[in-house]
Amino acid sequence: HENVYPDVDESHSHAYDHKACGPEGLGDGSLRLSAADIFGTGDTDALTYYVGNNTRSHPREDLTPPSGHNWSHTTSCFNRISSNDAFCVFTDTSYADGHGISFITTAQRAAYLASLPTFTSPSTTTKPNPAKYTISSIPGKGLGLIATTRIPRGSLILSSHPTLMIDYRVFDELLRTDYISLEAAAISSLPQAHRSAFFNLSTQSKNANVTDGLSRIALTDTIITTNAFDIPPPRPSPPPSHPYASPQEPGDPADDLWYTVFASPISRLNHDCRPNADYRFDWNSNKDGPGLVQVITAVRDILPGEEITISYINPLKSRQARQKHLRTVWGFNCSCELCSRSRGMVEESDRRIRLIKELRRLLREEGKDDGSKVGRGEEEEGWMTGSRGQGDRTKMAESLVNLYEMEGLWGMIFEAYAIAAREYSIVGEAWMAMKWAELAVEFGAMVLGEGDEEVREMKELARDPWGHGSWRSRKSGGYGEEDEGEDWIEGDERPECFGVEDGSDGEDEDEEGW
Ligand SMILES: C[S@@+](CC[C@H](N)C(=O)[O-])C[C@H]1O[C@@H](n2cnc3c(N)ncnc32)[C@H](O)[C@@H]1O
Repeated sequence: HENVYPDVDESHSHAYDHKACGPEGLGDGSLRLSAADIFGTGDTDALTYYVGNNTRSHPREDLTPPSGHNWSHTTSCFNRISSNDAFCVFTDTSYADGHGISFITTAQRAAYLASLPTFTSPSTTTKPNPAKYTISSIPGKGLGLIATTRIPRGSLILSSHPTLMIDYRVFDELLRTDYISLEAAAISSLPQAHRSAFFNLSTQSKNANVTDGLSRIALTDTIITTNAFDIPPPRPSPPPSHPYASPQEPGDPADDLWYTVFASPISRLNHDCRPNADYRFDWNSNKDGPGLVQVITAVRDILPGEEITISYINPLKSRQARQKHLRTVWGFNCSCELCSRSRGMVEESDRRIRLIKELRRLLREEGKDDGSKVGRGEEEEGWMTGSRGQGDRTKMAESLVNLYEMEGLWGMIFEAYAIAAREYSIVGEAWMAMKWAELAVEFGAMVLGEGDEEVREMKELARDPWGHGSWRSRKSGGYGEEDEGEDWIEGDERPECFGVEDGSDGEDEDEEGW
């Protein structure tokens, strides 16, 4: 579908063509779209709906978007009648060497974003991606990415700047008509090449396979919903004094999510229930990019000619649940390799998924190793935990690792390795804890980034299990509890050094150990 939606003829666009809006600006080079501009699009349906239903949000012409950054374009803001959080568009057309970027958020968060190094140190752009893929037509899927070279596990496939980032609160706070108008204004403010790339993206969502006759606003919204990613807020959270984490911000963590769309090959990645690649959003600069970029990494070796895929959904669902979700939310029937297997194979896979969920639950519940919480359904799966002790928990953790491996859940296996590492640390088996922690670091860095808190914790565990908070922690307590002697499980002592100090050849220890 690369060229199904040809470049939009800008000559027909008045309201969204910022050059036509007149010098109603914020300062040098800044133009501001008013509410009238936003609705002056010929989209009478939207306007009628807006006027007739506007009990929830309203435009705020009076608001002055923030100083501190020279945004090329801003719009009028909208906010909920009952709230003071006004959402506006903030566009910087010169961002990333003229690539441009738009945000829909509050003035406070826009100021935070503009303070990130990717804005303040303009030399930082994404690294040029070596051509590891080509964009081709894939039967039944539209366009997709095909590997042109062998891509080893863990390597960067591509990284991209977002086109548009929408503060998730917008969807709760504003009337739909208002936020889709802001979306259209945000895209219209981008540099023309970028705008054209956006309008070339897929519209094959459940809402619209037919785009003829869609207004610019509706087309923009369809493209966004077909191609957007959810991304979590920056981790670890900034200190509370920072405007982004100010006490006025809502407490629900879901409110901190962002909805992000990329007019780049990233938006051409198709879904697979057992994908060979995964994505993460790097807020901060690192070896893979300048920060504020989406990074796609291979989670297993990819061979030339293979399609590069990601999962659009939580893969820990049965085939029936996955297919239903993809059909209702994304509008396509999934025919990936896993979904297309024989009935027996699918049942085996579904059973493994149930076991994974159950093991995760049991292993995450610290100290609940007496089986008292295990219900009938789980017992039927064979996890009779009545007499389970700490030793069984390490076996359960290893079973969890095996199940992830059998299922090919390479983008999620980090958590199984981390669980196994902690369980072995809890019982004081240093070498096993280190082995699993090292794997957790390798796989965690791919999907979460090296700076992630849990990846750093695993690095510490791999380096010094004896110093980790979980080391020999009591079976009924949490990590980091004091050693009180008798409830400890026997395990390795912290070595003074890794050689034999007493001059013996170490045979005794070896014999004991084996
Ligand atoms: C983000 S786009 C992916 C790129 C898209 N194929 C294109 O041509 O630009 C998402 C859309 O691609 C299609 N798609 C993605 N994965 C698919 C799959 N496994 N099977 C069928 N269609 C798929 C669906 O139409 C979906 O709404």
